[in-house]
Amino acid sequence: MSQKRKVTADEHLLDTRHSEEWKQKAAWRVMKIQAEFVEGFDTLEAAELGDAIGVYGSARTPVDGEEYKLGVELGRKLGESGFSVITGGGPGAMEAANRGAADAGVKSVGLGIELPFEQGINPYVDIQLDFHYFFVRKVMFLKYSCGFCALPGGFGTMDELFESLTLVQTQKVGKFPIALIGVDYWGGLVDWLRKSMLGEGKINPADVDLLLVTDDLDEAVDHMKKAGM
Ligand SMILES: CC(C)=CCNc1ncnc2c1ncn2[C@@H]1O[C@H](COP(=O)(O)O)[C@@H](O)[C@H]1O
Repeated sequence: MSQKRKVTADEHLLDTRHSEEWKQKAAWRVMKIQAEFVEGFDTLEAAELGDAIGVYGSARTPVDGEEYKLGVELGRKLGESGFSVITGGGPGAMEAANRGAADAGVKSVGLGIELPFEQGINPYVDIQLDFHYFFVRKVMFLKYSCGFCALPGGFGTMDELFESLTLVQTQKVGKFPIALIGVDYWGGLVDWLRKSMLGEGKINPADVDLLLVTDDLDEAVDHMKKAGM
């Protein structure tokens, strides 16, 4: 990629190379973080999303592929069932889910994140927020969603998935359905969870049952309806 790389707010905060600057500006950075929480809560409360589903998935999913179509269909089916849709607002699977939600005429939310390279929010978002800090953004995802669907994705998707699972497992959030869409893609991971994690006693059988793995979007949407039950 030949785009110019900028230093993001997250990097200023987290990377020790910037620690001198952090010491000088610590108080101001905390204010910035606080402002980001306030803006996030304000905007999303005012949006009155009702029941919303967070959709995760790869930023790299090509627009002309089957996975993108699946994402559009998922967003649309969630919308037709009365759910608002929340994504990271980026390209790929996020764009697909926002597009489906927009097609269904429901609220389509994009929680954008500042990245070292320029990237606009996708055009199918009608409620947009732009975060500097990943951790603030993740709070918004969790607070305003009542369930999650993960389309095939990479590290970012895994991070969001396992954060959600940890919060459910530790009962920080209540009944919170999670569906992994794509048996071929996710099957290997779930096999490993059963064989290694569960097999070696690192999780309980009920923890694996938190996940629905399916190719059937209707089944995934029905699973989302179990939120809060
Ligand atoms: C082409 C490219 C890398 C763009 C990155 N642009 C992004 N824009 C918004 N959210 C993102 C982005 N990358 C990762 N994320 C977050 O991490 C997840 C995707 O990461 P990944 O592609 O699976 O690992 C998304 O659900 C999203 O919440």
